[in-house]
Amino acid sequence: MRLHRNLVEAVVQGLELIFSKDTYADKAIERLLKSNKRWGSRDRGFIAETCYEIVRYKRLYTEIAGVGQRMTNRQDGFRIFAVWAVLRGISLPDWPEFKGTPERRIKGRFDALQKERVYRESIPDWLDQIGLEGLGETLWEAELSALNQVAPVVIRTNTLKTNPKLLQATLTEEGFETDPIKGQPEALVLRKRGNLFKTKSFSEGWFEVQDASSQRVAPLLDVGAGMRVLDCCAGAGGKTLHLAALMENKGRILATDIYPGKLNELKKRARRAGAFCIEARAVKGPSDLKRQKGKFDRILIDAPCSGLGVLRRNPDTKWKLRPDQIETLVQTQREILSGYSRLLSPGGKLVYATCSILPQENRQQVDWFLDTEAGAAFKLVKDEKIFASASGFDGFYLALLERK
Ligand SMILES: C[S@@+](CC[C@H](N)C(=O)[O-])C[C@H]1O[C@@H](n2cnc3c(N)ncnc32)[C@H](O)[C@@H]1O
Repeated sequence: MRLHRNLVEAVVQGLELIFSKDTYADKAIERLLKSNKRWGSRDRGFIAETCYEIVRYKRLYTEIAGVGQRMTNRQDGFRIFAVWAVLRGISLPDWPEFKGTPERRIKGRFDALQKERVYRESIPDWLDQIGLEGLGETLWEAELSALNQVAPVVIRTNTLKTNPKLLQATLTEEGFETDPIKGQPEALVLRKRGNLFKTKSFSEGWFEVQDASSQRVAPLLDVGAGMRVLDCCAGAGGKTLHLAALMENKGRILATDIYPGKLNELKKRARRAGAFCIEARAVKGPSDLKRQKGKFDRILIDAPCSGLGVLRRNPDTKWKLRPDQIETLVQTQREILSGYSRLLSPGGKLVYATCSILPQENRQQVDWFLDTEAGAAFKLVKDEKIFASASGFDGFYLALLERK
């Protein structure tokens, strides 16, 4: 592989944005890619994938490069890049920035650091401790390794507009080969990454990009046409749209969130998907809906969480998350569970879901809730922990509760 200066410069600029300016990796890469319209899809792929790979292994690469984890100058960026290239067996060009790169030392340090999990898998000490305590060594190591892989691209067929067979055939015509996923009839996984958003199938609303684990949440709620459903952490609506399709657009879904901006995105997606049974409303909390107490047949709580199950998509979570934020999230999840569960009708069903793998955000929250005054009216029907190491998809937790 020959390295092109403008692409390497772009990666270094991306690392500066992410590591020193605290820009989210996806935003930094989006900004970079917009800055040069002449880059083709291969160039764009190189920039995005290299930045993500370096973010994933930031602790390992910065340690080998002998630079601080907060990059302080452009030369640090080139040093980190050089480590990435040497470890991949890519020859470094004869540029001043790479002069004196200690290739043998880099390989030696890499081998030595493989013995230490916090470097091998690149994870902060405090987070490693939490994972170890929550999952035990064998599972935690397997998860860390699985979460450092590149995530497959999975789409969900929008059954309001098409069916999986027709979508698969149309995408093939549009240049995208896909495979079905066993046990998940609406899901298709892409054989090779590419820009799906440019396809006619996408602009016509035939599919949404949604990981296979995430696609398991809405079906668990067991919705039916004509029901009244509350999706109280709806965000940009990935699961709301799935619920609307399962309800065949019949009934009513109230999609709420505390951030109106996310709901605006939901409205756009709902229009494209032809999902008309959704009302999106920004609320401050469950008290804004107190007049609808006991009126919902189904409630989905897709709770805000640490996102540790989706590190493959957002590897910078490892570096942005702080210990006190996990404590705050646990508190918020409890408030959401206690507050919104009161709005469910007797005999109704509630799903609590997170894209975390930590017990304190998952089963321990359900157990806590069942012990509270609000939770005494509920029983746990079933729950499931989905691990990336076992499923090949995102880490998730799902619990189905029923109001007695
Ligand atoms: C996991 S995300 C939701 C993802 C979304 N359901 C989807 O499928 O695309 C959690 C959401 O909870 C929202 N949130 C955060 N704090 C909240 C709170 N106190 N009450 C309700 N929603 C909250 C966030 O804005 C975020 O959109």
